[in-house]
Amino acid sequence: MTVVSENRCFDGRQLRFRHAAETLGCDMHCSIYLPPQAQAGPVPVLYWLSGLTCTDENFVHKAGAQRYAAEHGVAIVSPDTSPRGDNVPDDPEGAWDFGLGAGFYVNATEAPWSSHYRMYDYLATELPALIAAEFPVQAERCSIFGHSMGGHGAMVMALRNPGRYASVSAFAPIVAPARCPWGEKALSHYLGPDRDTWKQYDSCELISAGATQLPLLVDQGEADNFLAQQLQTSLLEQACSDSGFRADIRYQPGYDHSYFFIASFIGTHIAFHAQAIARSQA
Ligand SMILES: N[C@@H](CCC(=O)N[C@@H](CS)C(=O)NCC(=O)O)C(=O)O
Repeated sequence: MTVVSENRCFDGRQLRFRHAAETLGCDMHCSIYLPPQAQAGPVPVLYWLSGLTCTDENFVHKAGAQRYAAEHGVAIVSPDTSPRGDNVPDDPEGAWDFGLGAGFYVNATEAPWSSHYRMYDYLATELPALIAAEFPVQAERCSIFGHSMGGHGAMVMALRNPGRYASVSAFAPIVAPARCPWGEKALSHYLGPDRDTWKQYDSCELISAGATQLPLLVDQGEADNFLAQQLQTSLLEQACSDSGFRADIRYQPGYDHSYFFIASFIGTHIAFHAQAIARSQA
């Protein structure tokens, strides 16, 4: 692991590092914010998963999360959104909604994607082990959140790994990738045409199949251009009410899909996770 940049921020440290990711077969960048409390001892850790077109840096530069992470004494890890490098295949048309910057947090099974696009395993296993080994974090005290494709990724990680995360939250998540154009494009390429294999990566399907309850918070902007066709938050509301899964799903009038929306509510989400982590230890 090589640290490529370090900036003091709210008395903590914003770091960016590069490492050889075995799971993905390429070098990856990843960012981590360490709050001032990390100087005295290990701190809980939040994982943030970003959306389409993002690298690890969009969140670091635009969400304004460091102030709240410092306040609550939590680290925030923000990984990249896909494998990277000249050897990694991309959308043949160069579209931004598939391939590089659009790994959808799955383990691809179809050629040519399967050799590098293994973001699920990277996030479930390799990255947390690296973070635990290299940084002052309490690896077992963690939560996960994300935006859009990353909101989908965060919910899938939490729903498929009961007991692993104290809580999960999402901004404008893709709640049912098996039923929206972005998801159908990505899953058909990464996983092939058998839609049964898509269900393990669809939050609505996982909740309908009886996923274990954990605290879930969702914020969705009402002026989000992607709401009607891609995000379809109402499908999550339906799956939760049909299954008796408790979720706090909030619509925020006037907010769009951008990081201006995320920055407006990031403090609430970090407080939500800090409280859930504190409660889970009590
Ligand atoms: N207008 C965007 C569409 C994709 C988009 O809205 N991406 C969201 C996540 S789904 C994002 O976070 N973009 C990067 C940013 O706003 O910094 C583009 O073409 O780059």
